[in-house]
Amino acid sequence: MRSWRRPARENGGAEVPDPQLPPPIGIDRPGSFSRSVFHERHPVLVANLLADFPYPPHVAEALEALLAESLAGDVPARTPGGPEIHTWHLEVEAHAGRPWESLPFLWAESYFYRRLLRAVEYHHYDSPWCGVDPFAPQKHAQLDGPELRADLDAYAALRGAGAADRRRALLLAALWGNQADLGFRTNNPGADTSAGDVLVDDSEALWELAEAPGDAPVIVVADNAGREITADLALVDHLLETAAGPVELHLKPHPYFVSDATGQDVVATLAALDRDPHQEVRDLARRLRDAVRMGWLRLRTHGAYVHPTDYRTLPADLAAEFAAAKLVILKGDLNYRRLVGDLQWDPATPFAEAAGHFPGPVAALRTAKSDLAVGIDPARLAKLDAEAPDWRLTGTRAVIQVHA
Ligand SMILES: O=P(O)(O)OC[C@H]1O[C@](O)(CO)[C@@H](O)[C@@H]1O
Repeated sequence: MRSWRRPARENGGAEVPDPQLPPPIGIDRPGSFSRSVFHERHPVLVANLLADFPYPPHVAEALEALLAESLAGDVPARTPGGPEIHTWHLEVEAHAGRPWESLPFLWAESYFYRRLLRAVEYHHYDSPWCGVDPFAPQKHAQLDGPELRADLDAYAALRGAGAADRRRALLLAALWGNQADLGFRTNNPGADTSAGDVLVDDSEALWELAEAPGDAPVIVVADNAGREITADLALVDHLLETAAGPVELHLKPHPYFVSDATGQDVVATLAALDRDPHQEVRDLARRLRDAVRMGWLRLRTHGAYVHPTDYRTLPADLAAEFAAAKLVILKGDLNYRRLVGDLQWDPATPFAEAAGHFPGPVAALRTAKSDLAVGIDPARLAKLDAEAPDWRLTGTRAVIQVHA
């Protein structure tokens, strides 16, 4: 088996095979989940955008053209404008002329969102649509929705819980909060959002690392806005209390993959917490704001979070930050794909083998929502495959995996 790795910065963008790694997950296989993201999910996504905003004809046409191109066309040579243009020049140079369906899933999805932001003029300073988050209506609906209300009722009810139960509840809320991703719901509105099975639970190792003495930060790399970032903020609040050093919450620099959380989403979430009837919830918002003001909680972002690459090709500055952290907690499916590589791994491959390249101690909190799996016990795997063949996709199985 061969994999195509692109240390684009070192070799001018050309792809080189890495014989050590399995091949990437592609979008070419009929009936595969990754292909369905393009052929089933994206048409709904574009229809939702056109319903949510009164985009002028040229924007609507650009969105429709992007959709058509991504289903049956080739990657054009032109680099889509926006931030980090140099990185994208190299990336596009390495893929231009290829049929979309021959692209690796991770690269194709990331490029699709770059093009989508271009189509809606998100980065055009001279457009009235500049800075208008195309996914804001969907994100806000979740912030005002009954499920978040129920989550916050449950949070407030933790007031009487013992320390160990509270800690466990906050970790599981952050884990299963990842189920609520809006991209996942795009063509799956009835998705089950109750908790399911935790297939691997390294939570004791996670706490040992997070609560170790020392001033190094714990970094939480966020995933989605709405219910997930709310649960993540509650976990961050807990870490601020129990971890000896500061906590960093890493966010996306701009909208991405429908519901990924940006700084704007954190501000909107804090405002939603302020409106909650429970004093405990309003206190949570107040503590978080104070922590940001005092520098104990650092909100951070980095261009790498929207690059089409995995964490094997981290920019040196972010790699150094990860290396210096006590623990990096990566939330969600996309961060997991970037961590282990969006590759056709044998699911029994030890997590340490797939994630061992990461520059520091790392914990993944992931509900499975794509074909990728690693670190699954073979006996458990056989049972899962027999009893629920779609277990990798439904968001009802999760892992807490740690490598130190
Ligand atoms: O929000 P998460 O947990 O990162 O999941 C996003 C997942 O949804 C998908 O974008 C599919 O739409 C997957 O490609 C991706 O892994």
